[in-house]
Amino acid sequence: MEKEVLVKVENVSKKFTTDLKDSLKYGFSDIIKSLFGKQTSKELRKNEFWAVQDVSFELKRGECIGLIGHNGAGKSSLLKVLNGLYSPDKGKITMKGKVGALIELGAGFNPILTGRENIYNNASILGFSKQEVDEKMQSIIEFSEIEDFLDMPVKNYSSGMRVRLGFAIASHLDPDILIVDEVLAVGDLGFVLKCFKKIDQILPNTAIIFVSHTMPMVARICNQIILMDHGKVEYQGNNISKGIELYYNKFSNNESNTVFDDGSVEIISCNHNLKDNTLHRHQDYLITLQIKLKKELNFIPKVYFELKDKDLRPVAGIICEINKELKGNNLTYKINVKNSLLTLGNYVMDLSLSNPLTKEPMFRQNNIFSIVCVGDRQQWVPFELESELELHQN
Ligand SMILES: Nc1ncnc2c1ncn2[C@@H]1O[C@H](COP(=O)(O)OP(=O)(O)OP(=O)(O)O)[C@@H](O)[C@H]1O
Repeated sequence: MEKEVLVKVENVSKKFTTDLKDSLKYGFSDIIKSLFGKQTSKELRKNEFWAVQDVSFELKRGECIGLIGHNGAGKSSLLKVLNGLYSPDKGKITMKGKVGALIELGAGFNPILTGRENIYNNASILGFSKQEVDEKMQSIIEFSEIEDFLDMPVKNYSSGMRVRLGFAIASHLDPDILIVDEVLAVGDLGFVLKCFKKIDQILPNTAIIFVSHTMPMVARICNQIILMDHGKVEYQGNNISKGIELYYNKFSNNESNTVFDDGSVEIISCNHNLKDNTLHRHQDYLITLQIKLKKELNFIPKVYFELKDKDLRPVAGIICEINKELKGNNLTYKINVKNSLLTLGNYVMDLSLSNPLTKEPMFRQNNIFSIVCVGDRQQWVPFELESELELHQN
């Protein structure tokens, strides 16, 4: 059976003003116009800009859309328009069912009321009776793990406690639509993992709109993605890894920088033989490093290359240690890297040199070159494990 569409966003735009005086002036004139039944200005006036521009998508029950983009891209503004905190300047939003939202830290809470009173408050806004809330109260309290503070005013809560309570309320009131902003990042790891488990549980019956800067989280739960930049949609689709890749590419920084140098070596060159910096699965490649010794040494420096993924997490290392007598000041290392089995994506290589006898560092340069791993398949497995397969057929 075709699942029902719960969220329909059609060409939605929202503008803001950079200047407070203009903002007040435009706000006042818009109110007057609407009082007289006149259309408010749909075009940009002086000092106005589109924070969200022409965004459209549909979300069915059981689907999760991820909104990603750099700071100021317009994600939170779009969420606030969806949640009704702002009215759109253009476009139309149709939402079906109860909306649970965790948008801004503390938004949706009355700070002078206690946590318990806020639970009743929020639930009644969503149309729950006192009896229904009483039935859910215990599971909300247990999930939030803040029972001891429940009768304290929310204004005295830490940011983590607010998120705990906010998520517990939003997710336990059987929302048809759940809107979650980056606020989850404030919770500790244990709580974040618990939230994801809860999201997994409610997702089959809910449409989720999720904003995050943490791409593994987006990859884990979203089946649609929108990459925003300056209010505009740069990518939209079901290919989550493509959206994430485009997001990472925006931040790829090709500048290499020396982070340590004891003055004993000079890097003349460090190159690889990959065409267009592109590595194919199983491909071998050659790294050539030329150095000049600036001081008298009695050893051949040990070279270490470290490959890091787009989150700058080390994924592999190449150790090059040669136990030979040092002759001359110009050294060329030729390193043949064999059968590279990396997942698709962008990588950077860091280089470090050290004294193999004392292990003391001599030189370190981050991002000496970058490579991109490509392939036909959507996603390569990081390692293929050896296995035996038996197939029985009748
Ligand atoms: N109330 C407001 N008045 C004026 N400008 C605003 C207002 N709210 C947001 N903006 C501006 O709108 C743009 C989009 O902001 P928004 O908070 O939606 O970005 P974001 O993608 O959520 O960023 P972040 O990742 O930092 O949360 C920014 O330039 C921001 O300064």
